[in-house]
Amino acid sequence: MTATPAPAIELRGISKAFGPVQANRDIDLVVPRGTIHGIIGENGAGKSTLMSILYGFYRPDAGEILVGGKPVAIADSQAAIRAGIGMVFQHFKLVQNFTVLENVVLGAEDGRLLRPSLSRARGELKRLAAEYGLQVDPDALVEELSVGHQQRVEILKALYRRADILILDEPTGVLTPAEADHLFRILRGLKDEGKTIILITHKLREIMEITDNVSVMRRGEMVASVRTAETGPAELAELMVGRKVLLRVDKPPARPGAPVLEVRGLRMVDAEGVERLRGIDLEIRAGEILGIAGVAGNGQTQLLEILGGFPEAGARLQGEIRLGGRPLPLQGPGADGRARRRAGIGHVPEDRQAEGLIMDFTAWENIAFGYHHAPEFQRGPLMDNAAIRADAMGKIQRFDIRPPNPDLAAKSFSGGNQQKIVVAREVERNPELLLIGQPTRGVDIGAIEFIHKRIVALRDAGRAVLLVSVELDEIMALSDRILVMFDGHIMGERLPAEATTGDLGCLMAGVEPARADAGGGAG
Ligand SMILES: Nc1ncnc2c1ncn2[C@@H]1O[C@H](COP(=O)(O)OP(=O)(O)OP(=O)(O)O)[C@@H](O)[C@H]1O
Repeated sequence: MTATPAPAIELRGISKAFGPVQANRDIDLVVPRGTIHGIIGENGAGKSTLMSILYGFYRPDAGEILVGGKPVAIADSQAAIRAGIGMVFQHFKLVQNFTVLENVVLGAEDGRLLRPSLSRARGELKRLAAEYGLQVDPDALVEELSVGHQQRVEILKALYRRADILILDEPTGVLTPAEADHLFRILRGLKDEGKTIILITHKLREIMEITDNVSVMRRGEMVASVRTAETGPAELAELMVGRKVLLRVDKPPARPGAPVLEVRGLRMVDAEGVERLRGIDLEIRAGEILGIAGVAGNGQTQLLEILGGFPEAGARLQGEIRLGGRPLPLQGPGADGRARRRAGIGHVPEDRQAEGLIMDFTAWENIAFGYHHAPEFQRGPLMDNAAIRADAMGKIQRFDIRPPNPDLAAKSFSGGNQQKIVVAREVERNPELLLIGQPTRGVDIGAIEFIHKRIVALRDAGRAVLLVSVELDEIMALSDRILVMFDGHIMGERLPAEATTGDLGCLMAGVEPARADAGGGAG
């Protein structure tokens, strides 16, 4: 009998609690060498905690870690690096005003690498970049790089530290579809070179496309590990959530009514003098979801922020906004977030941590945030905290926010549950117009189904919804009409039934699709 090679990683009986929350319970995991291993699970299932243990951020309360068959103690991230484990973070940990080369070398001077001269480091960086298709200019400043390129720098950093095992936590959340394809080519190349990759993602499409094996976590436990070729999205979704999940949105046809939002000739020049919006015209009717597709950074963020009442400081605006036929001020008094909410605009901002939540405040405070002056939350001249808490508890239950503890600080919730806090707050106010940016970023499949249903229900109750998302699937599934934004203007409009990803992809890249491709009916 030939001995099978030791797995790259083996976890035995790992447990970790945060106070009363058992984030990981008796976890076993085997990751064979030279494979891509997916880890999936609902929000708060314990994926990030498990990876943080592997990378030495947290010490487990119990359990054992074996790397290449040998037990190791991973007390900190230096120890993880010595064991050959590298981590590519969701929020990159690069120094923005350093060059690529400086970032890669920074902090790598542990005993093994002995302060290489920069020229040697440059050579090594070039070799790695060429070998793995990770082209980046070593002398570019990180702040000048696109998100996709910054991610390459993170990967290079890990490879430079001789990582054999790479952990990626939701790496495609911030990437365009083309960047995500490129990343997957890189990951396949790394695997072909014998590297082992652990990929945390909520996207089952990615799991099916690129992994060899997949492990499923639910409520702190490892509930299954299967070969990807022997499973499918429906089965994985069910394993993850513990029930059948609809993987598409069931949506009756829209019955649009009167215009709710009208935007005419909206222009914006930012504080640096760059024109971000170049004359936007759009209209959303009651009972309609208007989806805005586009690669991040083409003006969608600015549009949402202006409509929501907090344009970038120093921005100059022009144009007209009407809500229910009444003009709204663009800037100045009466144009802030609170005034917009009073006018009937709900807003789920794209960046939940920076704009949607106060991370040190409790969940119940965050759920009232922006609406705490509502009459039902007042008792005489005072705020009625008991009423606010009771209201928050209802939202926590209806949105299945976990753990269901309104007194925890927002920062103690997992990313997906933070998102549910913001969505619950805005959707349940039943606004005339809901502005919603990247509603399901970092959110698990069960919660996506739920959030999508709530958005459709809001529409069917006669409300108008402006949806901004970089996820084309989400735009196609939810929108009644689709606008594509490119470079601060509207490149084109499509009905979901006639739109293809190829066609939308062209518009997103600023290219008018060839008329011949339009096919029957479109003439
Ligand atoms: N530093 C912390 N302090 C307190 N509780 C924490 C901390 N980190 C995580 N938790 C809790 O541990 C549980 C597991 O969280 P974890 O971030 O590992 O989940 P996840 O599966 O990565 O979720 P998501 O998909 O939403 O990122 C959650 O209930 C979370 O609230």
